[in-house]
Amino acid sequence: MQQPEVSEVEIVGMTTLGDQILDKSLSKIGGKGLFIKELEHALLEGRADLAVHSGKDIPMQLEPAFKLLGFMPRENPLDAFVSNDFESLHSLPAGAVVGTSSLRRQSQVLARFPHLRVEPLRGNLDTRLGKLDNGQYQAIVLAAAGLIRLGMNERIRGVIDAADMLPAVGQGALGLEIRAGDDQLAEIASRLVDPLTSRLVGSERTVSRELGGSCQVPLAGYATVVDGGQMTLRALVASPNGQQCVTATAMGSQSNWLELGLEVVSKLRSGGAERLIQAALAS
Ligand SMILES: NCc1[nH]cc(CCC(=O)O)c1CC(=O)O
Repeated sequence: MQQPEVSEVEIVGMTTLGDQILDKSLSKIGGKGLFIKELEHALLEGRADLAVHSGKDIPMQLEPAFKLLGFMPRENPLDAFVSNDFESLHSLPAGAVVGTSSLRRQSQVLARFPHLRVEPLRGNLDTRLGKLDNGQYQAIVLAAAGLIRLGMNERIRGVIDAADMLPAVGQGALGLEIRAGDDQLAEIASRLVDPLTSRLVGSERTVSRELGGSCQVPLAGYATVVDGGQMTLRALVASPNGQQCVTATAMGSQSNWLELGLEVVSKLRSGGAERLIQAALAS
């Protein structure tokens, strides 16, 4: 049987509300799907057939009109330490100011390095780097993948080890979304999907889905393949000031990615994650 073919692909560039709101902290604006709504409208109106999103911007539950096909091969999933004067979080002196508006990054910096200060930092990548270069911060933390994709690798002083900072669920992976029921496109676009990345990110997303993760909650989840082809999933829920922190790990076969996600959720719950999440949402 002949496979459906695509002879021409047109890129429809779009800016999302999440990209436009640069002055307020994401954790304050909230709202699920801030970075994907415009692309979903284009899908519904037929202006586009395939939407490509940053994995960490995709809500855990899509509207029934849409289908998440899977994820493309992952770029570096970790966070990057960016600074003009220092090598790493470990070498920052007491009182040094780290810029980030991510509750996940803030809580982990403060948990691991309580002698540091965290100050809000929003804006597009150039604005954020400009504020660092102005001397408003001694260092800032950004997704390594964002810098790499925009050709700014040289700004990465070091990738932050997962032991110091677990990345966001889906960070560094691009997710592919289509209209539900568009079977022919599903078949064509499925060839872009990386099954391994999709299992790893699927496992991470299970944690966020079950616990109601959002930008208002300091939550991290990171799955990797370990020796022998097994996978491991690590996740964390913390208080914004980093003083309380629950972590959990599970390891098993890749085909059990969903079960591993649920195992981590149940461990996080036993450790008091729900209480931390309720507190973060109420503040
Ligand atoms: N929250 C915004 C966002 N969504 C995806 C990325 C970076 C690229 C990626 O993770 O794929 C960023 C910026 C950042 O966190 O520094």
